[in-house]
Amino acid sequence: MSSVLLENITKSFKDYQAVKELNLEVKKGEFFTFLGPSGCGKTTTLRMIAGFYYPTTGRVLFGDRDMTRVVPEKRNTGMVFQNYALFPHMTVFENVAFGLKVRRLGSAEIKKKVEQSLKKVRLEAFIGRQVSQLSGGQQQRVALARSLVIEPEILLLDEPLSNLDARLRDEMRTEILRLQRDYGITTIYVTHDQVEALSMSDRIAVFNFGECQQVGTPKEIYNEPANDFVAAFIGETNLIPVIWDGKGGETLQFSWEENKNKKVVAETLFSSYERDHHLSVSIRPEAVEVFDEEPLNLQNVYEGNVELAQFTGASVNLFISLGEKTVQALILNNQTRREPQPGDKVWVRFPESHVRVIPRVMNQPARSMST
Ligand SMILES: Nc1ncnc2c1ncn2[C@@H]1O[C@H](COP(=O)(O)OP(=O)(O)OP(=O)(O)O)[C@@H](O)[C@H]1O
Repeated sequence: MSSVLLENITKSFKDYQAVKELNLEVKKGEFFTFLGPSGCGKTTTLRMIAGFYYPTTGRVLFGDRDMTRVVPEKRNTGMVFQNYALFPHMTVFENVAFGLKVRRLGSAEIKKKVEQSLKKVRLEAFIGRQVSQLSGGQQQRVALARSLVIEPEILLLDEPLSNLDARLRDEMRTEILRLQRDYGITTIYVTHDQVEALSMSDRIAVFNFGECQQVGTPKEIYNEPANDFVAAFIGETNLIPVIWDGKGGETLQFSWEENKNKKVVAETLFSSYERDHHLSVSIRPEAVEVFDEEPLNLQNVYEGNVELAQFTGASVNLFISLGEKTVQALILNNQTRREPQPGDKVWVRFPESHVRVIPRVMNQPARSMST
């Protein structure tokens, strides 16, 4: 088991920079996730950790050992891919035993280790089965057993669940977490699925355009997003472009960019924004309060009209037009009260303590699109 340190890593393919000056530390035993949209550099970064790519600049360290230019076979990492990458013409036993044979272990030891690892993934009954006769979920379990049987220092998982249906994905998430805790193995998990990232990880790094936008626990990333990209990528949010009114204190006041008469007040830690800094406020749908009558003596209250009410079982998703902007509010399904209906006039409130003021990086070509 090792920590992984990426020191100022850059990876260029000809004149395209896929990963830009990345600094990250994955702690020993941690379940760490690289999350981001397609093409943002997650897999390239994982491949530099596995040794399939060497960085253009920067260093990769496992503990205090410099692994930057060590070949993959000498890194002692286990890797699981989206498409399983199993040998279809071989049996489950032969697939799992493969890495041990390469390491020239004796046949009795190989048998013992393969049986143990198949037991861990609950596939001991399938040991003699041809891999091509297994379901997708079972194949992914074989892939996991194959990568764990060599007792790697670091487990690397590249979108391992994306070929499975929703129910199996849920089951395998729990399975992977159980194995990771059992082995206590440092694990790096690549996904573009935010639910997977939030529910499995100790910490998450959010990537966009080859850059790491934020590193934090799932709660930190959700509750304190570093910018509008992170806020929008992780869960649902309402983003309103604003301008700081220049007044400080315990709360800060901002004007809506699209209608300067509309104000929003935030209890925020930030107090020294430059006047010309592009900002947005972010408020999560579950934090938006909805009233049938205008609440008095409260701030951040806006009149609106319900455009759409989506019933989802446990909750109702309301889309409410405030004129310049349609906001989303999530209210719990309350069986004793009439819910707002399309066409209803309502008032929404953004509680000051739930309003996040964050830098705007989206739709700013000069900063986020450069390569
Ligand atoms: N071998 C390569 N040669 C040239 N460009 C590459 C190569 N590998 C990756 N890229 C480019 O680098 C960028 C990052 O790719 P990468 O596979 O790391 O993204 P990703 O975040 O893992 O996306 P996905 O979720 O789609 O796999 C992409 O624009 C991709 O086209």
